[in-house]
Amino acid sequence: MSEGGGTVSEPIAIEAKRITKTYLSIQDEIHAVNPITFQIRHGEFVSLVGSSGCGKSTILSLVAGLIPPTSGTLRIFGEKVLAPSNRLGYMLQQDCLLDWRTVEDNITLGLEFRRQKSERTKSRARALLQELGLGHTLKLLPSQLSGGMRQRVALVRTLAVQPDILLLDEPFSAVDYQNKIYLEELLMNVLSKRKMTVLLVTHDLEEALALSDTILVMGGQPGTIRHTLKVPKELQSAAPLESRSKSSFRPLLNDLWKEMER
Ligand SMILES: Nc1ncnc2c1ncn2[C@@H]1O[C@H](COP(=O)(O)OP(=O)(O)OP(=O)(O)O)[C@@H](O)[C@H]1O
Repeated sequence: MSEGGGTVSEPIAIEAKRITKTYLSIQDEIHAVNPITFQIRHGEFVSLVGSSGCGKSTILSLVAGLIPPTSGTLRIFGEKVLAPSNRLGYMLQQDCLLDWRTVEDNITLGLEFRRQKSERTKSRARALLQELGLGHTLKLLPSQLSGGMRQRVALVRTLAVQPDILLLDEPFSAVDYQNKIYLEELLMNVLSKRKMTVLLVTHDLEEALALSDTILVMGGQPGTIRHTLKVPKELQSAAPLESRSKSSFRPLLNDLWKEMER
């Protein structure tokens, strides 16, 4: 995976070598992921798609260092993943905003956790909020925001720590179509200005095709990577909405559906 946003001259941001994951409980063993190997170069946007339960979120948790692999190795910029890395930002489907804190205090939460909260980092977070069209919400509480606005605040909070790698688990699936496209456009706009490696889990094949350089189609239980799709340059370089209207978009979407059904 190197011809997309992350060119071959870029360092390898995420490297998984034959990783597996088995969850153990008192009664049971659940084999979530069979040996999986992939490399993602810095600056590349990769999506993981596949049927429910094939291990997509497990892969994200492994890369995030939240759980250890059962076997195999995972590296972030060459360093073995042993714990959550400061170089990562993680965003989920739920916005996870703290309802008793203002928007300003929510977007600086990650900085606080990392002991990076200073006037400089706070003003950077505020500028990002402004860039995403929410400058006026600084002193509001999350309960005073719409669902789409809350998700934008969550995106700012994730980006405020200036991660090199962005892990996104269905980040836009809880909002309506119009807000989804808007959030996608905002994300791609930020990425065009700040180089980040993105690993996105999504059920939405259109979203994967409109945003990614590469799509990994997973399947099976335990899950494996069944197919790798390199998204053509003409789609990669187009904005998310524009990409959806290109003539090559629908046939590729159909191909992806077929791969999912195999
Ligand atoms: N903490 C856990 N303990 C035990 N089993 C788990 C745990 N997390 C996930 N699993 C199991 O691992 C398998 C893969 O789950 P995972 O959530 O990674 O799949 P997914 O592809 O992200 O699913 P979905 O698309 O439905 O969100 C499933 O069988 C699930 O039940």
